[in-house]
Amino acid sequence: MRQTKKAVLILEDGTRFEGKSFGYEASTSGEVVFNTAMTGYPESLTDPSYEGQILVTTYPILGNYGVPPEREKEQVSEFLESDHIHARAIIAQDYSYDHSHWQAARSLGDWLKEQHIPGIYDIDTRALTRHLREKGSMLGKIIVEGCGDVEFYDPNKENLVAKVSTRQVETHGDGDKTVVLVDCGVKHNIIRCLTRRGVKVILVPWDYDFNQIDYDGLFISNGPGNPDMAQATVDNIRKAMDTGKPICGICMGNQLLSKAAGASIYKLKYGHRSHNQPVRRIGTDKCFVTSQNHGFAVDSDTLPEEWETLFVNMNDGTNEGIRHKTKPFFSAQFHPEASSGPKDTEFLFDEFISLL
Ligand SMILES: NC(=O)CC[C@H](N)C(=O)O
Repeated sequence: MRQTKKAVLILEDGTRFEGKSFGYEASTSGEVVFNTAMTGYPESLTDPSYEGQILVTTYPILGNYGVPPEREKEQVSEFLESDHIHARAIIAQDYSYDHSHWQAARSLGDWLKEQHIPGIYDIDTRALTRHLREKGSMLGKIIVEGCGDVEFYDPNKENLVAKVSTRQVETHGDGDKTVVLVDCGVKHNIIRCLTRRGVKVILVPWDYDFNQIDYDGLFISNGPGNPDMAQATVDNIRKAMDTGKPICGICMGNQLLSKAAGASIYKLKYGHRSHNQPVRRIGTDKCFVTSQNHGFAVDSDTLPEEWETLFVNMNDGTNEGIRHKTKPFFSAQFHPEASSGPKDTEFLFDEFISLL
């Protein structure tokens, strides 16, 4: 018999789910969100957009393929999406104590322990997910046996973008064209997707006034929490629009570009977190299967006259991207860089590069 401590998930409405600890033994709290992807826990855990959140994985087995090495290549993580875990904890139905994968460097449990992140299993994640779908995303806390109680914590009240963004300007890759990439919590595959296309990337902090740099195109990254917290980025995007240079954004980037355009954002009931979100490109019959991770959305009805919806979600009709009617500005709410998930929309990077 394996020696595991008991761990209980308590939601803010008082609902309790009892399970067992397999990660770091500590109590923690955050916003409880679910992801229905079948793979991708190393990428999701290191995605800065999960900062402050407790990740529930609905696929019933977790840990079976271990965790890839934390190696870096030219200051960018080779297999992960940042240099550490951002989620506050991970919850699964079952944890596989045996892992097997050619790339695995260690087990998920060992990685969580090293990074001080709790993980719990033996939770009825179907019942938990149904509860979150019916009532909406809510705050929760995980109390591990013998580790004491903690307060509920609402990540959407904090400026998480400021917390995860780089503190200094960094250059990645090389090329004739220069792209300013605003780091609101950038996933490393956005940097890889840009540098692979032969451009020089200048990565800047979320509140950096990049308008003083000589650049060819502007890219706004994904990022955690409430987009209303990143007003400094919105102000800088607004100034950049006056130059008419190409602008592209992903996820938080879509929300911040929309705010700069004058549209408003609202919180979805339980968000989109999966590998199979269907989106249709407006004006075409083309649908794409996309990777997503967001809790907020753009209210398409509030887009000003010069802007239009670029993509729409085929499940719930919500906004999945915008574009300017005459200028080279566009963005996507989903993740064309995937990591993890389908790469069907990676061509959006080519569309952006072709505008430079
Ligand atoms: N992945 C992201 O960039 C997420 C954006 C924002 N934090 C949201 O939840 O909607």
